[in-house]
Amino acid sequence: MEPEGERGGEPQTDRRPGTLPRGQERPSPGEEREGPVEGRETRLRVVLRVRPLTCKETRRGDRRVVHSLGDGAVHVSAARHDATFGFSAVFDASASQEAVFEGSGMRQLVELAIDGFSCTVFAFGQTGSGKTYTLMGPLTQSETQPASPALLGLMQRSFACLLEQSRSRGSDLALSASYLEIYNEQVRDLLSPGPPCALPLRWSKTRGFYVENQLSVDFESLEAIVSLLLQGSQRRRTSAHALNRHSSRSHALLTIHIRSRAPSTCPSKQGTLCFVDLAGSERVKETGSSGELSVEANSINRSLLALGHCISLLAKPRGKWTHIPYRDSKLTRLLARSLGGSGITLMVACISPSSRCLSETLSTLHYASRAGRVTTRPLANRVSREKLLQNLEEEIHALKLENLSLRQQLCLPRVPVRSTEVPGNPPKSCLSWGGRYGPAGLHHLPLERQLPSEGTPAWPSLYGLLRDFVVENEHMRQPWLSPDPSGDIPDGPSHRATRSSCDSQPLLRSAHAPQIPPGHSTRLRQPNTTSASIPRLPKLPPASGRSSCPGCPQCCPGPADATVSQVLPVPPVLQPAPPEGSAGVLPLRQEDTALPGSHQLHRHPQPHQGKRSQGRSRSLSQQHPLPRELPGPERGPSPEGRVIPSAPPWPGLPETRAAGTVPLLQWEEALDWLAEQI
Ligand SMILES: Nc1ncnc2c1ncn2[C@@H]1O[C@H](COP(=O)(O)OP(=O)(O)OP(=O)(O)O)[C@@H](O)[C@H]1O
Repeated sequence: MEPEGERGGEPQTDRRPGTLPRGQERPSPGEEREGPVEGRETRLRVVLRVRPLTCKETRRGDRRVVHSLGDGAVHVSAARHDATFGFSAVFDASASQEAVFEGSGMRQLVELAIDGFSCTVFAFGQTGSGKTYTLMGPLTQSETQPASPALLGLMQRSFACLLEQSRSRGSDLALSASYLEIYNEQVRDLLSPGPPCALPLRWSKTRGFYVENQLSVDFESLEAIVSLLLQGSQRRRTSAHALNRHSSRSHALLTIHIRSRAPSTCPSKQGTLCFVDLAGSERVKETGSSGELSVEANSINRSLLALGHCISLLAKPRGKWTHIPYRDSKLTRLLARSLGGSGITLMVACISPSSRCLSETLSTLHYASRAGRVTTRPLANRVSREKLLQNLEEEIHALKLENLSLRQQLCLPRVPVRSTEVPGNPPKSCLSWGGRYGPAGLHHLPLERQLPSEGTPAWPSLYGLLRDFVVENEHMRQPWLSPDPSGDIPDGPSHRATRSSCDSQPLLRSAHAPQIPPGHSTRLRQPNTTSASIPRLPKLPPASGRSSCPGCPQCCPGPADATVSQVLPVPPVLQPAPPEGSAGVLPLRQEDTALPGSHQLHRHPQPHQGKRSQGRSRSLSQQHPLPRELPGPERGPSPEGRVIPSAPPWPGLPETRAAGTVPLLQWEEALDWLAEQI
């Protein structure tokens, strides 16, 4: 079934069915064909999907009260209600999933995301109206069988389109995904293993609202991203009620981050494609919800009300509103950019044709009509070479601090400064540890000088370094995670970055082996040593008397959105340094400690897998105490008073520390860095 038109319109009540709404300021068909223009006010595109009557509704003898009129118009007729609405496209009960994908403008949205725009598609409507079906289709046919390809939803089709576009344009794209849900006003990561944990939602001038400590997973194939979708969706909160046996009890947001990684592409484009599956509005009386279900329903309805309120205000001409209450709910905060900012948004309104759902259907149609008047000013996200460098520098700096801190806590040696080291010519150990520019080499040469002239591929080295830090730090934080005997970095979706500190699972184990589909290339690090054989990292001291987790209700009751000042680190009291020549908490046998992931990273250069959000950088400093100078002879500052980045392959056998060979972080510098972060 093809889309029925390219129009949109306010409801025209008591109009003759068959005529289109008129007199509305909305994009002309030509304007829609042309698509959004950067910097120019662009309306949200709203399409309508009417699902078929369910077996239950048919058995009950429900009447169809929604009729498609063609040309993007839909007519609702019931005893006391008679109204026509217009949208960019209307898909009736016979429309296939493919027709919805092709007719909704989804393909164009994917292309815009590749071009660096922040694109969002969100499905909304009453509970049981087909939102999840439209976005994902049925995820499985049965326990063992995947869903039929014809039923795949907008998400899977977009993933395929994205990968196809990436290949056909010959563009080298780095792709990663994050997936979260808002459940009872708590933001939770759906890709993090372990029990759900609330993540803090923060705001910054440059980024707007963002979720801190969110896990982001790199992927390169359709199987990998579909597998992530499946994993996340299985974690999402669902329950059964009278109107839907698998009702989503949370709003879910899956975001694909698209970054062009061609070294010559500067400024680099960084687009996003976000799929929002809103929980359905519901009348508790009709769904029969009670207890926990009714608490969830209240929370869902409240956040949808806040969204509706924002949309109503935004639908007024610019200048007629001064303040949009995005802060009223987590949902509106996260959608702020898509609704009123610089993003490009497609809304899919889902309704049931049943006479029993009439009032909810009318409410959705009014809501959707209003949304059609909301405008944004799309702006592509282009990151200049300088900005990219600065971001990398900040991240690497934060990781170095964490690395130092972790090494101190584990009484591991740091890299000695050798007189033979020449700037820009890192020693062999560093080459093998950190790729072309090992950390020690990096330290000696200012970051910007390590970038070759434009057009030559320096980025992979920097990203490789960043990735190496992430991996080593993760291992030190999760020392019971044992290495992959092969020493390889998993080459499937690599779980990167931003994690809540209360997530006790190792980063690399979070690749969820059993759920990776057959044929997928992910390899996992299997534990092959016992926790006793590897030193356990002492629990990190709480920041300001709080748990190191900034928002988890399990470890820190209180508002999740703690202000930055509440979670700033307090310098810890470090364990005393081990006596000279001793191994501290070690000794360890060489085979216990070999962590090939460190020293063989260069065999699998995956330059972009180390990218982490700014939130992570800051959180690192929040979660891990800054190192402080230790008493003892080795306490002398580094020759240049700078951070000496971390060491040869971790953990290795601890070296005897010779006086003066282990430069330490200057406390003033750490404070400067902190001030910068704040
Ligand atoms: N276009 C469609 N064709 C066939 N079946 C559909 C269609 N849309 C929805 N359904 C079926 O209707 C039921 C409810 O759909 P779905 O779970 O997607 O609703 P929802 O709006 O996401 O509900 P909730 O808000 O409660 O999560 C499912 O059984 C689904 O398979």
